[in-house]
Amino acid sequence: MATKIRVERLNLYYGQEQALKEISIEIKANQITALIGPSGCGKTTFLRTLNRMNDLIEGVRIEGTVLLDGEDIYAPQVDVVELRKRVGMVFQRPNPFPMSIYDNVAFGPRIHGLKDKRRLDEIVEASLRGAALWEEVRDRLHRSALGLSGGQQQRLCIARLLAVEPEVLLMDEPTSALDPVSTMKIEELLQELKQKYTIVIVTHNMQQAARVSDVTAFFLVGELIEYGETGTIFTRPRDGRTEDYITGRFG
Ligand SMILES: Nc1ncnc2c1ncn2[C@@H]1O[C@H](COP(=O)(O)OP(=O)(O)OP(=O)(O)O)[C@@H](O)[C@H]1O
Repeated sequence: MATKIRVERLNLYYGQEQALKEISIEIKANQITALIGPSGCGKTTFLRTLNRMNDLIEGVRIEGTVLLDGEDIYAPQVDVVELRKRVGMVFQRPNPFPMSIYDNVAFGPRIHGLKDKRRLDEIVEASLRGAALWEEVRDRLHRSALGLSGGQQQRLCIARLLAVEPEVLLMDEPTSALDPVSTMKIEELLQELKQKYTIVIVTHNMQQAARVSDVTAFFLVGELIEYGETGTIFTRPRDGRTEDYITGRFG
């Protein structure tokens, strides 16, 4: 598998507090990488360094490199809007815009200047199909997205991302607000999406990490303790702290 993202000796500080310490990791294309670890260990912070979402927070300082297809995303000439199109994000709580299902998905392409109705129709359908939502909403595309269930709303948010043709999908606990059936649908969807995209997912749920991911990375107080093939991390971790965490001794 090709390396999609290479992180080298990444440090991140919120003011005086160091939240990430010397993180180095390679994230492979067309794989699902799960980030696990106890609350406050830096999973979300790390995820957000991959598309420069932390730039929006005052007082954040970042050292080290993050290479996307070999190019430094923190280089001065990088267009952050373009970067966030290539590396999109899904949040813990589904956050559809208060507009129709169709307009939610067409939003990104329209922002990027697309006006052609037929082309927009095609993109909306393909994106909703890609997010396994088309069959459920094809008859109510022009109704409010806020009328969908939580699980449908989360798949709509995924469709909204797919519409701008990203390469990497960052997901911050995307199922934590969902019921078990909706969670299962998203997990199945992830297996399809990884054929085309590189996926990095933060999850509190270790069964979920074990079920869906190819690679698991274990974080503890700002450090990446170890990462590797998910089966190995869950059965033969190298570090005692990983073992303590996955066997439920803390966290
Ligand atoms: N905007 C912020 N300003 C200051 N400190 C922050 C900020 N966001 C996070 N932190 C701190 O950085 C550390 C890592 O937080 P982060 O949210 O990345 O952890 P996490 O592993 O994702 O936690 P959780 O699983 O609870 O979401 C914590 O000590 C947190 O208090």
